[in-house]
Amino acid sequence: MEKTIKKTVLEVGADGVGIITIVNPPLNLVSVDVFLSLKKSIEEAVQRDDVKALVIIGSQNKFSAGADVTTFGKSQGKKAHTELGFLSIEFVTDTLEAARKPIVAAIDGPAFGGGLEIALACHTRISTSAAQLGLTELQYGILPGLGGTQRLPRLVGLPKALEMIMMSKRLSGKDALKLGLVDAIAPRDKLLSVARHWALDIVDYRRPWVVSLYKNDRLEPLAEARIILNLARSQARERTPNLTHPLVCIDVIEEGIVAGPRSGLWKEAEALLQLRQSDTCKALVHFFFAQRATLKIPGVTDMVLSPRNINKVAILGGGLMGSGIATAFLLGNYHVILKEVDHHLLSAGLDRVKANLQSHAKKGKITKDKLETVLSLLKGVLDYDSFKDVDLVIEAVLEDVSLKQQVFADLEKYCPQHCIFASNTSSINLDKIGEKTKCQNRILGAHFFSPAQFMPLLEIIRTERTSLQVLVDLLNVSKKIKKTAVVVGNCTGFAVNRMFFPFSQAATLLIERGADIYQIDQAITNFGMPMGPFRLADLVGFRVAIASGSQYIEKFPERVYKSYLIPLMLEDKREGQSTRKGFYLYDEKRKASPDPEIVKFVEKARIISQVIVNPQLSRLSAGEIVEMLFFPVVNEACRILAEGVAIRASDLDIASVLGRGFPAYRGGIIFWGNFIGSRYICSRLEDWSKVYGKFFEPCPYLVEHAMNETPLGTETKHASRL
Ligand SMILES: C[C@H](O)CC(=O)SCCNC(=O)CCNC(=O)[C@H](O)C(C)(C)COP(=O)(O)OP(=O)(O)OC[C@H]1O[C@@H](n2cnc3c(N)ncnc32)[C@H](O)[C@@H]1OP(=O)(O)O
Repeated sequence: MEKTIKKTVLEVGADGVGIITIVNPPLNLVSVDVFLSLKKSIEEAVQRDDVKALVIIGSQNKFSAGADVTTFGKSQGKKAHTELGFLSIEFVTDTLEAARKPIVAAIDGPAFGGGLEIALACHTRISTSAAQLGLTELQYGILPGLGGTQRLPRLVGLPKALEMIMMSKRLSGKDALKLGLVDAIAPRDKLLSVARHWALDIVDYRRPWVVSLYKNDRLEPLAEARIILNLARSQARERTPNLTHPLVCIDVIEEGIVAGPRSGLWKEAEALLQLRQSDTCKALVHFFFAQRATLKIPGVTDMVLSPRNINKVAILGGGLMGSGIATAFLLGNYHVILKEVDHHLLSAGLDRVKANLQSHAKKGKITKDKLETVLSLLKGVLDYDSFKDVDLVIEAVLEDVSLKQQVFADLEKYCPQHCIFASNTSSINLDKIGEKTKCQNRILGAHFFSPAQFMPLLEIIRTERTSLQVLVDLLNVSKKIKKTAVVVGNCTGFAVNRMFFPFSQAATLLIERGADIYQIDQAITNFGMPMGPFRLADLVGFRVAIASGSQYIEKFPERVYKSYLIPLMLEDKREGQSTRKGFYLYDEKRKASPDPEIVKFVEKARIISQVIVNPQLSRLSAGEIVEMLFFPVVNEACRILAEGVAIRASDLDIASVLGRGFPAYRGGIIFWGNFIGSRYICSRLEDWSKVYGKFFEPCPYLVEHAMNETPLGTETKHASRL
């Protein structure tokens, strides 16, 4: 017997309006079954004499979150309903949009991707003000594939449509109304009745019957459109030079404008078919689910623990990190105390926070009123007197173990019993930091990334003694300050910095043996990193680089590559960008240019290290540079997995992308490692370790996976509380 899968429900009211409800909870994703059912419902309604008009709505106040992205990258089979153009042309255009009865979309909750594209083909859109609308497809390496590339520009004009599509921008119903993407706003409890009346008004010619695909009044003339499209092309090339799907999408939009929307629809359908099989699409879909997975921490988020209220937060240290963290908390509407050790440092710290917030206001990210409100939540102090009702302290003082130990011992004296103590250390073991306290169950790491007000990652480090309640509390805080939290175990460098310390070490090892600094940085930026290892060292500053490097030298002496290059440069008063001299020279606008004098430091370092220069290294290809810098990172990530420091491999993917700028379209460090193949990575590391020593030696975890040819990170471990 044939299985009937009913995903839409048609109900006809006494007023002659047929209500089609999409029922595929929780998000009413539009699977092929949903489309087939929707098609059937529309065809039935069009045939019925008692139906004058239609309204499409989603069950449970959610219109539709679009297509099921898990199906991308998989074979589509040869079923008739997945044939090219079936969904977009035969269904959305020739059945829905061309229906002989008007159809109104009633939108609440999400209307993304294919969900919004159904709504775009309806003859009117009514939404709630809180509804969320967006063509988010580019975020998954594809393009809007159900006519979105053709209809959106015709509804809102080309510049706005390009902005929405290129940035996968999500709009509220209120903002969508301003653009003309929706026609009216209704409160949730009146949404259906407003949509019903609107549909009947169309029947009675009191409202226009708009077919978006052929709407021309918002579309720019061809010559102007071409200029706008070319500008979008150059912006896409600049923003994401390694990605082709944004350019394909622009071509498809152009096709519709030049050759007509139907031709655009065919080109769109062909492009979707290609793109959904691409490696970029697979990587970006992985990234989407990996980010969602960070919210689920076995043994923590599945326990019945509710987060406690955190109202007042204290930040110790008003330097670059401390002021950035304070800014992030203020933007999350927390009361913030910023503590410094003297008046001069305090006023500098407070000024930094104010400047950060003002820059947010200038960019339109917060209103002037919000700026005032947020500033009123900030207080600067020089002592611990006002710490008696603080709920959370984040320490961001210098990376000095004894200083941090003293600070934590003081905190224990002045703060209430429930107060959480978090350290923003980037590499010091938390057990050491808390050694002089009796409240180790309240201590954990809250590692922010600079600039903390922008960087989306928060690495939360739990120790063996951190209580579950404290962890749950900080996870909740991270949501409120809009950070993606990755929970890891306690060890030197934790997950992010530990994974990446071999990256800069490999770079120095190579230049000491003959490779070129600027060639390495270029190869790494071409790969998709925001900057190369030497430009990054300049930005971070050499003092910080040496302080954190010493932690690895102490903890992993057998495999650390010890270079004298940075200490030599420091001796010559080069500290990186802050002194306008590092591996690069910096002008007053912080523009970097290569420094010919750098050779002299490299030669000195070579002499001290007694290394043999290999002329072949000066001719390394970009691909070889990428391998020699990133395979050691994959290797260290494998050690982190083997030790159970990370809960799952995909957390390291998220950490590498959101904390270090590893390109999301490569899926993250482990995903990329699996794409390259553990066998190949392992064999290259083995080869290099024979020439350059233990630094490159593959770890047992990597060797085992290479031998068994199993993907890295397939086994699940609970984050250890080492
Ligand atoms: C052909 C077309 O042109 C192509 C497309 O339509 S591309 C798809 C476009 N759609 C999107 O971008 C929407 C993506 N989803 C979201 O942003 C968010 O899920 C949301 C804002 C809609 C809802 O958020 P929230 O209420 O917090 O629910 P959330 O926990 O994220 O989702 C519930 C479950 O659905 C899954 N899910 C969400 N959207 C999904 C999608 N488009 N495909 C597959 N699974 C999806 C989530 O992973 C989660 O799974 P889990 O319960 O196993 O963890």
